[in-house]
Amino acid sequence: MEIQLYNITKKFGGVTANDCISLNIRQGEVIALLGENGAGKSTLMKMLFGLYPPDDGSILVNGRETIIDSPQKAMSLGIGMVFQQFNLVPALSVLDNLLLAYPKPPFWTFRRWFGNGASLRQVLLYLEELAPGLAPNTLVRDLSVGQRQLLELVKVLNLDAKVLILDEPTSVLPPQEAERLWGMIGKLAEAGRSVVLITHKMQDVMACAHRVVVMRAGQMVKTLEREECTETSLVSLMMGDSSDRSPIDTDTLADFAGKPPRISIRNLSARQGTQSIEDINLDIGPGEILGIAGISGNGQHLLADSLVGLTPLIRGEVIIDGISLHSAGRAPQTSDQVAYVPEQPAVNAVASDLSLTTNVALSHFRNLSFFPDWRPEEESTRDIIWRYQVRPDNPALQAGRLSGGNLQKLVVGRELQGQRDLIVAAYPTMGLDAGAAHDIYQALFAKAREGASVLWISEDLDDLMSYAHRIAVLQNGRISGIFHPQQCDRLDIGRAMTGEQQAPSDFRHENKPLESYARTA
Ligand SMILES: Nc1ncnc2c1ncn2[C@@H]1O[C@H](COP(=O)(O)OP(=O)(O)OP(=O)(O)O)[C@@H](O)[C@H]1O
Repeated sequence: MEIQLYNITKKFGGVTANDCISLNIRQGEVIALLGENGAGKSTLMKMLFGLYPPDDGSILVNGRETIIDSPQKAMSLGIGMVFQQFNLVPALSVLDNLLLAYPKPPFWTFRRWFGNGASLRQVLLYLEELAPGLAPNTLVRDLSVGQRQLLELVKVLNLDAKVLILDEPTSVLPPQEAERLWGMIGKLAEAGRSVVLITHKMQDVMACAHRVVVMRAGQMVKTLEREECTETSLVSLMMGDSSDRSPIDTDTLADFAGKPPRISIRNLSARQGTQSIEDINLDIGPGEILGIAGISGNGQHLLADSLVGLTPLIRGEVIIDGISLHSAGRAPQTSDQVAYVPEQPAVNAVASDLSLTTNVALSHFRNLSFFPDWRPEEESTRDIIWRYQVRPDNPALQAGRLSGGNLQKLVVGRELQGQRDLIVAAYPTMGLDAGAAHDIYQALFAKAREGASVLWISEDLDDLMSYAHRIAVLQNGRISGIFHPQQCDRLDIGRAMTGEQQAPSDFRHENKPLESYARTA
């Protein structure tokens, strides 16, 4: 199947999301669609999937001009899309969600009464390949973000799409799962399917793309064969002049030698569905960035939620500056001292129908008066917009109208505002282009220099090794190792992630003086 997008233009109010874009998608080809946040990648693909009509231009399917006015129409043509936001029913099992994805056969066919013809084996075929070991009767609410992402992909693969559009499919996948996905993409292309991969990750490009298309500010700036690409050339094509950012200031790291820990996590245990965390003991110094590594689904989400008071504790306590913030047996509570950037902020951290200003004000809504003065709120929203380069830069815009990356920047900006003692950041740079990720790291370090303790959950081991002071590995709900990045390599951490390495014996109570953690510059 061949697709030609010809002179496609799409505007949202004053924003030109796509400006006269032409692109051929050939059979058996993997195209990586690159561009900074808000460049217009998702909009272009959403038009191909029938979610938006183009304002101008046409789409040709196998040489014939075709109006794709709904996702149903797109799917009937063999075009499938996996979005950044998931479309799953959490209370149903993996298998139920897969079955729900099959379109209902029309009323005049016998298939309506005798099932859609797919055998259980067929329904589970791709699931077994992409997520071996994931039981089909597991409830979706108990899946990690990475597993949910794979499930979304399996739903589309099951529908036998000839052209697959994947929006940031590896942003939440740990390295092993990303590799498995690259392998699958390669196989799909060999079998004649086409894949458009919207991504910010150069590893994705190098691992499986045949051709790279770079967009910037709604325009297509370059198309390259993969062999012609280098990481530097792609970054400068994506970012234009704004690729010149000052290096991340890691030199002036807070010195926590001799100081008591700011955050003490004692014997923390909690449970949610089938997920649990057991006996977590960690101290985080003032100014320290403690990375949490682990394969997704090993308790990261629960750890973050229980630290910020969204989940009751079964055992244990969280102490900030010697004062108990949460403990078992007490109703969980949130605190202004604690900032939280949850995974999937579009679902977990914003009200998408409300304006950017209202969403920023939500972080301190308890302190707002009955008739709030919106001027200072708008002022601080403008400050976040300017600092993190959120686009479009309109505080009155509904948050749901921001691109995924720009929404992420807004949430990080909101959470890092003002005085914070503990910052819990789950995948804060997920879905961000290199420039925006750089700005977020810069902001986290600035907060650490002010004395905040940062617990940073990430699946990007390279980033953790580059920026965290220490890395704790979460495996099966327990800490399986704590590492100083200068004194270990990726393999040590990998072993702890898979449970090959046992926790050191002095591990249960990490009450060592903090100087033993100090980074050796
Ligand atoms: N439904 C919408 N209403 C208003 N503006 C929109 C809408 N969807 C997208 N936009 C705007 O169009 C521009 C392009 O957004 P798009 O989501 O296509 O970017 P993107 O390149 O996919 O970004 P990201 O990498 O952050 O996901 C952005 O400025 C965005 O705010």
